Amino acid sequence: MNQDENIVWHSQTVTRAQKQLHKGHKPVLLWYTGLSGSGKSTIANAVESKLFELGCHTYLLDGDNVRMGLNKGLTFSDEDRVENIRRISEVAKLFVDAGLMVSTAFISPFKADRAQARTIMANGEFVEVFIDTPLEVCESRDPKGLYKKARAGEIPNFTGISSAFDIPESPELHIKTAEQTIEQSVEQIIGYLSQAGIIKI
Ligand SMILES: Nc1ncnc2c1ncn2[C@@H]1O[C@H](COP(=O)(O)OS(=O)(=O)O)[C@@H](OP(=O)(O)O)[C@H]1O
Ligand SMILES: Nc1ncnc2c1ncn2[C@@H]1O[C@H](COP(=O)(O)OP(=O)(O)O)[C@@H](O)[C@H]1O
Repeated sequence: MNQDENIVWHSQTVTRAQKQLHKGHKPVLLWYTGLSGSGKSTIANAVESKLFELGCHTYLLDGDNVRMGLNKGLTFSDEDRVENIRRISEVAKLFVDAGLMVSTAFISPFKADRAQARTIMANGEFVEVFIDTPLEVCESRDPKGLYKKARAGEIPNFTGISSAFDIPESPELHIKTAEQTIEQSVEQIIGYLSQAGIIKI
């Protein structure tokens, strides 16, 4: 017997619209994607700080931290990366339902998983932010020394070296960190949110 047949969706008394009114901004999911060392975490933190200053209610789900808790035990096999992203997108959706401006900073290398995350969100609430940094730049930054280890064969399935990264085809935001400063990237993202009517500045 399929157990899902006995599970029924519960409607809630306090509506999404009521929660949104409390916040003074629209809920959104900023989905950062890019190679390790591309700048996802740096830019997501800087944007969150700016949004916080503006009085927005924010939450940031960041790579390594989530893998230490909710997704502890998941590896970097293709199968586990799919499950990693599925759980993250479901958790992000709950925070968005609560009216928050949520940011996720994960490599999220597979196009199909990013597309799936988009489908569970309402129209306009999924903003894909491609942190586009060439592999050689990420490798020269190597903030955690992981590329060095991956090149030495000490880390298997390393994104960009021995595991795939599907280039986003039509992200809402395309951030080229080798050509612009962190501050310029923050301005680009905040500018988009303002123009899209998600925040008022
Ligand atoms: N094999 C391999 N490939 C890529 N990255 C690796 C790997 N092993 C460990 N790390 C570290 O884990 C961080 C990426 O985790 P994510 O959860 O974002 O990856 S994924 O979305 O499931 O692909 C990534 O963090 P960021 O550098 O912040 O991207 C790395 O620090
Ligand atoms: N223009 C830039 N934009 C973003 N990060 C930059 C830039 N120039 C240098 N960096 C550095 O690159 C590194 C990116 O690391 P991180 O944010 O952890 O990347 P990721 O989360 O994608 O792994 C940081 O040390 C950051 O200071």
